[in-house]
Amino acid sequence: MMFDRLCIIGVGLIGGSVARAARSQGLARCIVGYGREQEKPNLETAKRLGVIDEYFLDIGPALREADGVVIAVPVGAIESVFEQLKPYWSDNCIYSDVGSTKSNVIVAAGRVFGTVPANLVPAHPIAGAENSGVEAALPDLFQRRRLIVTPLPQTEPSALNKIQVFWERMGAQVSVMSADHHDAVLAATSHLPHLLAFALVDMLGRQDEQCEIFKYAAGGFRDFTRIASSDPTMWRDICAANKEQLIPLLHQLKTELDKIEQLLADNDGRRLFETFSYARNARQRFLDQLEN
Ligand SMILES: NC(=O)c1ccc[n+]([C@@H]2O[C@H](COP(=O)([O-])OP(=O)(O)OC[C@H]3O[C@@H](n4cnc5c(N)ncnc54)[C@H](O)[C@@H]3O)[C@@H](O)[C@H]2O)c1
Ligand SMILES: O=C(O)C(=O)C[C@]1(C(=O)O)C=C[C@@H](O)C=C1
Repeated sequence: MMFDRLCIIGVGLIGGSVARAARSQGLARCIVGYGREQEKPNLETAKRLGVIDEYFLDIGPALREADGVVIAVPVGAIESVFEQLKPYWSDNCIYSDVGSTKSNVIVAAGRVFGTVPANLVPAHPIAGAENSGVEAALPDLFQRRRLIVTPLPQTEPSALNKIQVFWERMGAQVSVMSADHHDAVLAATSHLPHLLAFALVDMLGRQDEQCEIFKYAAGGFRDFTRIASSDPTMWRDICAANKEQLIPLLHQLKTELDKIEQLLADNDGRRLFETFSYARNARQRFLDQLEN
């Protein structure tokens, strides 16, 4: 048993999946959830589904005797969660999070605690879905997926090790990198594609209020826009937290789109073909890499 009492703050898709995975792998004796008054129906569901043993709407009782805490709220809410945790912060507990951006979590912890506590291990599972809420939580969500930890020099090695082993037992492959590097990489492969999908559906939806085009949309549209069904709060928070990385990428993308527009205007089929071929081959190399 890795944890005697694990407290999940924000029992949604990811918090719920951590709870389910920890339970199915026997990593925690007791799992409790915390949420605000407005999260009560979701927490009731979590308890009914057996995802958590108990829930609390007050943070103090939720943390009592916890030796592990996983923060799984949208990244814009993490600073306020740190504020709530501060009076109860314990050296006998290890704290971690699952936020999709890491620098802002570290900055928030620094603001609240003065320096980032040694027993806080920032982490991010690169696994998820467009669904949210505890009903969507899965015990095997993290199997064969990556998990990135972004420790600081002061992070306690034993706390870091425990969080790494915790995620490995839930099936994840753990990598260690700096928070800045994490945010640069994820901006390109996760945040930019989400922004693009939201932008495309926003543009098309507003153009065609009768939804005629959506009526005739098939697999291509569905594949490209699946992630535009993701939670708007979560993605507003991610984009705002990582805008320093995202804005330059948006500029690059606009340049690419301008290039393609020009190729079309010039009837330059050869270079259009070259662009598509390069992209197709690059994607194939990415898929091959995933398989190995
Ligand atoms: N969805 C994904 O694909 C994915 C993948 C990896 C990491 N993440 C990260 O995980 C975190 C949670 O995302 P999710 O997909 O599980 O979202 P979710 O909406 O399913 O769950 C978040 C839960 O936190 C609750 N919450 C919000 N503010 C709170 C607060 N101040 N105090 C207590 N509870 C609060 C919400 O009501 C909700 O129940 C986010 O930081 C997100 O960036 C998401
Ligand atoms: O598969 C999806 O639906 C996701 O959005 C998952 C995804 C991603 O971009 O890959 C989204 C955000 C996370 O922080 C990690 C994973």
